[in-house]
Amino acid sequence: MTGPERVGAVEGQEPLPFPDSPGGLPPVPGAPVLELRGVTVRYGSVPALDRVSLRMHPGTVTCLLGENGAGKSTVVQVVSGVRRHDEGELLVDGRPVRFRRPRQARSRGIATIWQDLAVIPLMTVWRNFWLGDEPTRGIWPFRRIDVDVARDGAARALARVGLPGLNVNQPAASLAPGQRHSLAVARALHFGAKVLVVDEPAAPLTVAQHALVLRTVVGARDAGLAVLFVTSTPAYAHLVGDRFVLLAGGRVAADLTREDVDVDGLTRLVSGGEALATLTAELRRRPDPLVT
Ligand SMILES: Nc1ncnc2c1ncn2[C@@H]1O[C@H](COP(=O)(O)OP(=O)(O)OP(=O)(O)O)[C@@H](O)[C@H]1O
Repeated sequence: MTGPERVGAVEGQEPLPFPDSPGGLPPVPGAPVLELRGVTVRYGSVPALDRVSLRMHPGTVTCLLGENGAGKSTVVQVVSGVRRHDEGELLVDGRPVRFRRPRQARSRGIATIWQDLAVIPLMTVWRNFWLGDEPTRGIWPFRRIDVDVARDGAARALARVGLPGLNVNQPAASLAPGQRHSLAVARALHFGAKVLVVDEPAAPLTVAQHALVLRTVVGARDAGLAVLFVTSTPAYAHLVGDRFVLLAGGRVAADLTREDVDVDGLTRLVSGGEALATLTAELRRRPDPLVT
């Protein structure tokens, strides 16, 4: 991966504009690039997320940890525009947003690598790269995809994320998982993402597969993106994370920096997360015994 440069321009084409800030307003100086403030999501009367807050800054990795059912996927769905939150605020560059569909999240610079690394299998790699945003030539009604420019642009974007010489005319189904990861990162960078959400597969991964996910996380961080790394494996989170947000029962049970916790401590916290969340909730309810 190269530096913070955006892989935006394709020769012969106007570079795509970077996503505007919400409402066309400039970012609030010093504000997190993405923030959840007291976000609650309910399925029926049961909260999947209960007043969850987290803040993410460029060039940092925030790890979202927790056991099954803790609420990690629901956070991913909210920030990716797949699910709307019921209460609280979601802010991009310090400005409140309310996504109604995934496209809106993407246009605000939030790219998500889903657990299943979804591609359209029978489409070529270059078509999967552009997915509806292909460079075109000619004017309406004769406007059509500029295939050479599109192929070349995809190949160059992929080369910059470590896949030089990849045959972009092959069907995406033939890509190895690592190459699919790189395709997702190349798209995210090309389309001006500021935030990359990496949702680690729930199924057990081999060490090589973990290494691939970690490389994606570190590569995106080094390119200046804020990364939300969703994982249930504290040991891997600790390798790359700057901040560790532990969810349990839909609540933030702990929010720690690398200075606060070593890998053993983090492992203990994740496995005891549910008990910690119950204790936190109890303490919230009780009046402070030291205050008379
Ligand atoms: N569509 C749904 N309908 C009802 N309840 C749901 C739905 N999706 C999730 N939930 C509930 O919301 C809570 C949080 O689920 P979520 O999938 O976000 O957790 P998770 O931490 O991502 O778990 P996993 O690691 O198993 O994916 C769980 O109690 C879950 O049962």
